[in-house]
Amino acid sequence: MGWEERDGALWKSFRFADFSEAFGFLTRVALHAEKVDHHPEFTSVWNRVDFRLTSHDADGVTDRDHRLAAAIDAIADQ
Ligand SMILES: C[C@H](O)[C@H](O)[C@H]1CNC2=NC(N)=NC(=O)C2=N1
Repeated sequence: MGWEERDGALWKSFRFADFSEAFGFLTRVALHAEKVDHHPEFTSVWNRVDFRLTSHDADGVTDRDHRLAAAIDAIADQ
């Protein structure tokens, strides 16, 4: 896992070999997010992707964020 819960959100950074790897990972995360209708906030800088997961409707962390965090970890491990 390695997700940090603070300020009403789950946070984690991922690093990849290069921008192409990072963007491919983000694309797979985006397809998953559309499927489950729960979407991450993220910033990306070259080979790094930083996520912030929160449920806007609940104004905080819910099971949907924990499930999305687990799914993002699984995609990163593929
Ligand atoms: C209408 C739709 O179900 C909502 O807007 C969904 C879409 N994706 C979402 N993503 C996140 N992270 N939080 C939400 O509350 C949320 N709501």
